[in-house]
Amino acid sequence: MSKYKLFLLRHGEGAWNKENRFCSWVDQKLSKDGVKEAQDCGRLLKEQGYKFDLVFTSILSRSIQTAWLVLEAMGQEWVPVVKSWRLNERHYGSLIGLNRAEMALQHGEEKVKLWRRSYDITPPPIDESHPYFLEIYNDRRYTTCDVPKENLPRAESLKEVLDRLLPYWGSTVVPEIRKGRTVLISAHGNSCRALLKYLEGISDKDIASVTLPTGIPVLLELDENLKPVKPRQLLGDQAKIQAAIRKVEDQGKAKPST
Ligand SMILES: O=C(O)[C@@H](CO)OP(=O)(O)O
Repeated sequence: MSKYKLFLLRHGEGAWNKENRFCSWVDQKLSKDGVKEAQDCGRLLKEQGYKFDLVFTSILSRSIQTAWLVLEAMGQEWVPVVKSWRLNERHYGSLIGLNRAEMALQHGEEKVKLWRRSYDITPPPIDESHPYFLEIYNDRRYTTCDVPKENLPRAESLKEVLDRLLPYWGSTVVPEIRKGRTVLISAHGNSCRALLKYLEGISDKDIASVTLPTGIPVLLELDENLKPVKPRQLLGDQAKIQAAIRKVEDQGKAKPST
């Protein structure tokens, strides 16, 4: 029997989703379309009568901005928002900033698919010569984490995302859900995939074919042990959702940038 409702949300489109670059820990804001996606998501949730008690976000602006826009569109701006680096997007290491389609031309679509969607393949780590290294590691937000800056990741597989996310899920999110609070997690494509893999018990192989579109709320109905009682529901127009999923998948196809 369904006891709890949990909502996962991949932030609205960011500027680099449009440019097809691996964004990861670079702090891009939402694009104009991304702002609209977040507002539409909030309007849909309001229409369907949902009410949140607590929102969790990463410490990247695009997930925070999405949470604010959703709450504003729902008229629920007062709802507390709690942030943690443990919900950040996967750390894409040295791939950060690179164009996915160009990477597919250079290394092949299969390799890019493995980098993007496999469970336990870690991309090459970022080092100090990388153009975005200082922008990321000199940012004050990373002095506020529950691990010293030197121990923050330099690249992550999806498995490593789950390893850093699970302690936070268990210690901070689960107790709130158990108190009966309706929680929204406004995060990223891969941090949401990692959590879905864990909650739904998706195999290491099958997680490769799970893709989340931007700005579409995913509803999970959980039993008292926080196990899903039915398949996840992606809320909204199903044809548009399928088209949005295909768009994300196609980002990894080989084509020269224009
Ligand atoms: O750029 C990234 O960090 C993610 C999406 O947020 O990319 P991908 O879809 O390739 O995992």
